[in-house]
Amino acid sequence: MTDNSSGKGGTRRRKGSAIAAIDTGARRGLRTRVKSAKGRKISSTRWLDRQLNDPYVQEAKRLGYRSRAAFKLIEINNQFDLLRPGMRIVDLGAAPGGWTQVAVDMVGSKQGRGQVVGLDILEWEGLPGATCLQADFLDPAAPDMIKQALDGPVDAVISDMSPETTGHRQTDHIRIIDLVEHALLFAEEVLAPGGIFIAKVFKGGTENDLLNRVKKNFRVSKHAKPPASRPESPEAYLIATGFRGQNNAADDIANAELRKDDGWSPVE
Ligand SMILES: C[S@@+](CC[C@H](N)C(=O)[O-])C[C@H]1O[C@@H](n2cnc3c(N)ncnc32)[C@H](O)[C@@H]1O
Repeated sequence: MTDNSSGKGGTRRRKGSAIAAIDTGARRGLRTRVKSAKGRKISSTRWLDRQLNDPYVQEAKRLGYRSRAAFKLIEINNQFDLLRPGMRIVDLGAAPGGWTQVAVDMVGSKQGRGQVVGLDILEWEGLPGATCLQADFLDPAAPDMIKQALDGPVDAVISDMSPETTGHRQTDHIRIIDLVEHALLFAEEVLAPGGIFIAKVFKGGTENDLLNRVKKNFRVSKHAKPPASRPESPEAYLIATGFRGQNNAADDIANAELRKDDGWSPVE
C-alpha cells in the first residue's frame, strides 16, 4: 500500500489504504509529466504536482471514478462495514459524483436494489442508478426536494459537503459546522431507526453541542480520517450509527425550528 499524497514526492505507506500499489511504469510517466509541466511554467505547479503524484487521483481515473474522494467512502466502509446492498442512501455534497458511484455499487441500485439520491449546489452529470439533484442544501426547499425523490425511509445520510475554504480556520469551521448541522437535522427527520450518518467535518469543529446531539440520538459515534484524506487537510469524518429514532430526535428538530424564528430573542 503506497501513498505519496503529501505532495512532496515522498512515498509513504498508510494503514487501510484502498490503493494496493501503483505500477512503476505509471510512476515514471508521472514524473515525466510533472517535469514537463514545470518546464512549461504552468502557474498552478504545486497543485499539478500534487495531482500527478497522488496515487488516488491516478487510481480514480483508472477505475472510472469521478473523484479521488470515492476512495474515502470506500475506506470508511472497509473499516466500519456500514453500507450494504438494498440500502436507501442520501448523498449530500455529491458532485462530481465519486461517493454517489460508490454508493450505487454498494446498494446495487443499478440492479434495482436500494436507492441513491444525491444533491449538490453545483450542476453535475447524471449517473445511472442514482437520482441526481441540484440545489443549495441550505435553501429551505432543498430537504423537501430530496424527500420527494425518496421511495421510503433512509438507511444512511452521507455528507461530503464542504464550503469553499477561506484559509481562516475559524471561519471554515463555522461554515462546515453549519452544513453538518443542517445535514444532521435532515438525517434525524428521514433516517429509519438504526440508520447511519456520515459527515465531513474539520478537526476541532464538532465539539460540544453537535457532538452531544449526535451522541444523544445515535448509539455509536466516532471520528475517522481515512488514508485517502490528505494528511495536511484538517478534514475528518463524523460517523454515527444506530439512530435511535424520530421520537428521540423530535426535541432537536423542534428547537431548530424555534432557532429559525428570528423574531424571538433568546431567554436567559
Ligand atoms: C468535496 S466535494 C464532494 C465530493 C463528492 N463527495 C465526490 O465524491 O465526488 C464537496 C461538495 O460540497 C458541495 N457543497 C458545498 N456547499 C453546498 C451546499 N450548500 N449545498 C449543496 N452542496 C454543497 C460542493 O459544491 C462540492 O461539490
